[in-house]
Amino acid sequence: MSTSIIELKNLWVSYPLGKKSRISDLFKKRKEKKEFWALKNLNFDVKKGEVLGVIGRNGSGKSTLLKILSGLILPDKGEYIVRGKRPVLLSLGAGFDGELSGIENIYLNSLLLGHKKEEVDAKLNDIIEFSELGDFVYEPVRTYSSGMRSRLAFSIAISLDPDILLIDEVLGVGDQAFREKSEKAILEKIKQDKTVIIVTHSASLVNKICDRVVWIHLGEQKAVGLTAEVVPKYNAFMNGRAKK
Ligand SMILES: Nc1ncnc2c1ncn2[C@@H]1O[C@H](COP(=O)(O)OP(=O)(O)OP(=O)(O)O)[C@@H](O)[C@H]1O
Repeated sequence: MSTSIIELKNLWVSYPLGKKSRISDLFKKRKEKKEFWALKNLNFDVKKGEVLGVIGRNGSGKSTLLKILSGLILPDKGEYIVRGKRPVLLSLGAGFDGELSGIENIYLNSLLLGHKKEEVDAKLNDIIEFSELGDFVYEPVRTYSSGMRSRLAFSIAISLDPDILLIDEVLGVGDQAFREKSEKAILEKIKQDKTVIIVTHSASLVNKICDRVVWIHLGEQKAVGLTAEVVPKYNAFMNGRAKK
């Protein structure tokens, strides 16, 4: 577990702000800013076979970090190095087309992730079975509940078997049985020496599966290190805030 498979060096990410709209015209006094820095100067690496947890309050930049790692967005400054295949982002079906059926979205997402049609043909039954969607796979995804969408997204990503799996809170949704099954599937990947980067608000999950943790606060890297070192600091910080 010593080779760095991912490296972030002085990485900064911004979103454009201040888009004009009729509503914003009503609030002209609002100070206009050009950009918002969602991630500021991140520096850490991820080793092959490691499970890295990403923690932080709402809006701290965790999902933005996963978008960078998956190549969905590019950094404004700094470097992001991946050694090997690009990581696959397992988000809540953000890439789904609501008008297409579950099956069509399986193909769409898999092909977008760089997999060949024959590969998807071979995995199709596994994906459908894991998702437990039954005949709903023939229905348009816009008719799915958020839990059903996330089950489909999880099933696609886990079945395509990427070297680096990026997981965004997917275990926080879905019912208890599906959560347990997903957790088991992730543990299985971990056993196979896959690299996993997981964003979660669940301290128990972090303690259970993560080797190391990066704590992001207001876009900055507040701490990175062993789970046993970072999680208590984060908990103390959060408890301190709750008492204020
Ligand atoms: N497309 C966007 N345009 C402008 N600002 C954005 C955009 N996406 C995210 N942000 C802002 O960037 C910051 C970080 O958002 P991000 O979704 O990465 O946080 P997060 O830590 O994943 O939050 P949560 O725990 O609530 O999911 C937030 O302040 C958010 O408002």
